[in-house]
Amino acid sequence: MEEIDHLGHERSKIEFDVEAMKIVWAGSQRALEVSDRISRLVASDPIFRKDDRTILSRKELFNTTLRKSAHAWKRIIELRLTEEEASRLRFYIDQPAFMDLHWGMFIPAIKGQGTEEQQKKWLPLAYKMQIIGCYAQTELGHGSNVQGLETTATFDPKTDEFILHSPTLTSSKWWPGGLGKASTHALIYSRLITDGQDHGVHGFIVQLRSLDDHLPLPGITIGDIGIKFGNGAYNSMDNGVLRFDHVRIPRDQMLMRVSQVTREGKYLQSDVPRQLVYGTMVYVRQTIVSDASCALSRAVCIATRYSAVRRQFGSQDGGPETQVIDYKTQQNRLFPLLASAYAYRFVGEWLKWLYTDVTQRLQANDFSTLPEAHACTAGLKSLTTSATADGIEECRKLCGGHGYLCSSGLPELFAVYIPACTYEGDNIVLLLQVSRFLMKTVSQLGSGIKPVGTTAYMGQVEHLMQCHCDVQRAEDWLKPSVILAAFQARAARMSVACAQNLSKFSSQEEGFAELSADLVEAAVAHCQLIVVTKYIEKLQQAIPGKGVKEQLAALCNIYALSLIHKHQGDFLANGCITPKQASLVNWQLRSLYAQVRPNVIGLVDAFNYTDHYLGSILGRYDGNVYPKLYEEAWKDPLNDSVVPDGYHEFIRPMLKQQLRTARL
Ligand SMILES: CCCCCCCCCC/C=C\CCCCCCCCCC(=O)SCCNC(=O)CCNC(=O)[C@H](O)C(C)(C)COP(=O)(O)OP(=O)(O)OC[C@H]1O[C@@H](n2cnc3c(N)ncnc32)[C@H](O)[C@@H]1OP(=O)(O)O
Ligand SMILES: Cc1cc2nc3c(=O)[nH]c(=O)nc-3n(C[C@H](O)[C@H](O)[C@H](O)COP(=O)(O)OP(=O)(O)OC[C@H]3O[C@@H](n4cnc5c(N)ncnc54)[C@H](O)[C@@H]3O)c2cc1C
Repeated sequence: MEEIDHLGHERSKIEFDVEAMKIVWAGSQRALEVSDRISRLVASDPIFRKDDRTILSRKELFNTTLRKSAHAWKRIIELRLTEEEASRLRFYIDQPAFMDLHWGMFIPAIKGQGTEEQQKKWLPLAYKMQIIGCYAQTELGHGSNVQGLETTATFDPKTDEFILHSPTLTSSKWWPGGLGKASTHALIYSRLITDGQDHGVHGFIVQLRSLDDHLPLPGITIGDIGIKFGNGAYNSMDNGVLRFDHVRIPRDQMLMRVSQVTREGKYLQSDVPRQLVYGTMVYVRQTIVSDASCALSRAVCIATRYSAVRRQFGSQDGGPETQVIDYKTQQNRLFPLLASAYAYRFVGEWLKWLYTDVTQRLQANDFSTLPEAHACTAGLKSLTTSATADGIEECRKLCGGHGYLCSSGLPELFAVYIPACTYEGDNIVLLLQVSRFLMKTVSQLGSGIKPVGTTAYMGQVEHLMQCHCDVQRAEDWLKPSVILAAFQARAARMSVACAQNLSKFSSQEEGFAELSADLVEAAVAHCQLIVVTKYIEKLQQAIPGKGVKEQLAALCNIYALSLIHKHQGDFLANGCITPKQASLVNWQLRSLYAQVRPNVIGLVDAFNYTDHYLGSILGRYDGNVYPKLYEEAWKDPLNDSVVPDGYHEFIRPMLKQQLRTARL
């Protein structure tokens, strides 16, 4: 039967080159080719099916994780996939698994914190998957406060070993992904004790399970922490609990790039900063920003396609009703999210560059950019994951009732995504780190130290404190210089206000505690400025393809102006803009919505997601929503029988009883 494209009329209106936009989204022609090929490979392989995930029991679901991971590994070897291809394979399989922590944290931690010798010993085993590792930092009692961890690693000079021990219930390792059932090894973060002295938290490679029968080694208690939020979702992951009872490991299993313990038990600190122990978190936070653009674009793709299919009200003379995407309220909720997905994509690309740059510098013992890399990864991780989690939920609401069905793909996407606001650093805790960095920058302004990188704008603080926004007509809001000036003035004024208020307290710590809510807002303003700046910089590059740059520019303006509208309290209170200019923002936004409206289906098609990856009937490429929703309902196990199990036991007796009562 011929397939009908229910979104064909939308696609015929598109004014730009969608294929060229796909390249911009993927990052390069080659990246698009890889992504496209691997997504089809996954979609066509029955082992990677995922449409049944929300109805599987926990054990069945975990079993699919094991099967999919083993199959993925087999395909990686058979097809000799490159690292990039393997990582795309993981992305399109779209199921959280122990492999993520093995490749995403265990290996990077050894690379970043291990000596050359340690890397030589452990990395080949890990690369060949002859051991499976996880990243065990968080404990039952402490996650955010890493310095508060309680697990101890006490050096025993008699045997040249460390003794790993969990002294309290709250010292139990709790949450590490892959720990519960799959991992054979772990990177354990624990307090280093030598000769009765506590040197703080360090990383240790510890074998947990036998490589022969997978049983826990002596002294180790280990298991899964239990079911988590939502059906399917993150329950494919075996987040675990672990306790040590005086478990011995050789001395050379402490990661010793940052500091060392000698055979005699002497503690030596190298000239590498202690913060490198936190380096793996910087790496993962950077990847989480790119992931945010993927998760948000996925939800936006579903909501946009469905909003073009769905019609409610407004029929005249028996004609078709209005597509809900044509309601201005729908556009006002949806289009800023579409713009954010692109904005996060570009800031993610830049953050990857920043991370690569800082890594190269670290290798050459240049630690100067580490504080900025920490502040940027922490802040952008926080900003993008919070907005993405809210955005996915907004997309669910944009799809009305059908968005609540699991077959819309949105409930599972929400459930799997929201822990990103917590893991790898609670978002508020991370913003407080950014605000510390900002306060330090402000305090150094008079001292001759010139702010650089993302805080360079603070160098013109005197100008930014007084400047006036140069907008008289709505179109003036389209000038990048005007947008940047407004965001810079807002960020600078909020930081300076915090710094001034902090100085009124007798101690810095007391001030930080009291003003933390304001400090978080200043950090958000700074991070939004980074995203806007990086998007504007992206537009300064050559971008080929008919109409592509124009669409990207419109989205950039939507991103920036919708933020000004949302946070107009900040912009007005700090005198960055006037009430009249705030109202012109709205006029300009409406006109931008009209400009992108004919192109929105093209803008989501450019993500190049397969129907398999989207996992959503509402977001189907062909827009054939209603017949497929109807068909899907009959697949529910409840519909296996016409009369439900339990009818004779519960419904019938109740009905009969009511009958008797009615007769009485
Ligand atoms: C199928 C086959 C496939 C094959 C291929 C697969 C490929 C898969 C790839 C997958 C890739 C990636 C995916 C990864 C999966 C992710 C899944 C999620 C997993 C989640 C894991 C976790 O959650 S791990 C635990 C994370 N925990 C945290 O984040 C804790 C948060 N807390 C902290 O970070 C810190 O404790 C703190 C920063 C909040 C405070 O620390 P502390 O008290 O020590 O600090 P101070 O405030 O006193 O600061 C001291 C100074 O140090 C600076 N600082 C702090 N942190 C850092 C840092 N990270 N880097 C650099 N500097 C730092 C701080 O600024 C202070 O500086 P000064 O002010 O100058 O003194
Ligand atoms: C799905 C998932 C996977 C995970 N995977 C791993 C893993 O693989 N390995 C691992 O080691 N860990 C893992 N974690 C743990 C995770 O890193 C921590 O949960 C996270 O760092 C937050 O720490 P916490 O739970 O201690 O939160 P808490 O710090 O207890 O936060 C509770 C509340 O207190 C607030 N708060 C805390 N401190 C402050 C402060 N100083 N100022 C103001 N407010 C504050 C927070 O904002 C939050 O609202 C995972 C967690 C989840 C949910």
